[in-house]
Amino acid sequence: MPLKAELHCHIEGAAHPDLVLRQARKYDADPSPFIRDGAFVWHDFTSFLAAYDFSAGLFRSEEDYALLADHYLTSLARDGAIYSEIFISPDHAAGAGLSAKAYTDALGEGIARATARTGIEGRMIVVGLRHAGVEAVEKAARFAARCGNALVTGFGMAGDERIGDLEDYVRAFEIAREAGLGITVHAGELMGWESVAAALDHIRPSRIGHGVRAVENPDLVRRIAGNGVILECCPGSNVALGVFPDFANHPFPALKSAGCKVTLNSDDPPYFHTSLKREYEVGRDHFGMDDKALTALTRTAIEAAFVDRKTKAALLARLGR
Ligand SMILES: Nc1ncnc2[nH]cnc12
Ligand SMILES: [Zn+2]
Repeated sequence: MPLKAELHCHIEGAAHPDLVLRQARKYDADPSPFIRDGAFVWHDFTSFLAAYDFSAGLFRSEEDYALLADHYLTSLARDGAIYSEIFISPDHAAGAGLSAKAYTDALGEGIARATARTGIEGRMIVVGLRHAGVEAVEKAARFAARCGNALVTGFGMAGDERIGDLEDYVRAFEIAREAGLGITVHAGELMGWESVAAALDHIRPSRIGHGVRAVENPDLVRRIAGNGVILECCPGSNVALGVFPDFANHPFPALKSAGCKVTLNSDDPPYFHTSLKREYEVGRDHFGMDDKALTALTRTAIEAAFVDRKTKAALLARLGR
């Protein structure tokens, strides 16, 4: 089994339905509109976000969040992952009545527990929600810049890509960049290649969340291959959300053979009936990758990780040559 690393997973989106049902009992909430027969219920991006927000709202205490991060990283480690970056969303914490600082430190505590038990390394990327507006995203960036948690090493933006102009969010990313945080932004998932080009032009990230619809423009694909920007690809998510009809039509192999640096990620695993392990299986079964090629993907992910040089070297050493 190849060793794995993950750069793109939303921690609230990683909560398994069983855990969410447990939280619903704890807080006396009715989960039936959003979870049926042990699975999340949604039919498009908007209803996916509704189910996601409902579930996120059931994590309210510091212990809830510590448990969530510990559960997820422990499950990753069991599947052969040695490194995990999780997206964390202070806006969701605020909705549940917890301060950004308490939320972040609790997730960090969960990561530390998983690390102590399994050896997996974990870091956090604070995200602002695009559909929450420019002010909210800048507030998230200011928090990321000064939160003082050593496991927060990046800043990004998630949420509904169909809303707002990327140019308006530049200041948020500058705040984060100035604080020394790694930069990633969701683009080219719900919207086409123009969105990826706008991200490169205005945000200048080292990584793009998804980015896969760059494939619609060969010049842009050449640009991405040339500048070495990493694509955080999430094929299972894309197929579940109907961005591409099936794996046979997913552009991962085309982007990879065009020289783009690609990685495999689970995004919101139980919503999309996936896991990091399953994404690597998709790489093997649908994209023709053997163990050596999959380990090379892991190497790309670790090289692109928002982690200090020493930890990165130690992780790369575990992959061998
Ligand atoms: N796939 C996705 N795209 C954008 N924002 C998200 N937040 C959680 N999952 C997301
Ligand atoms: Zn995502």
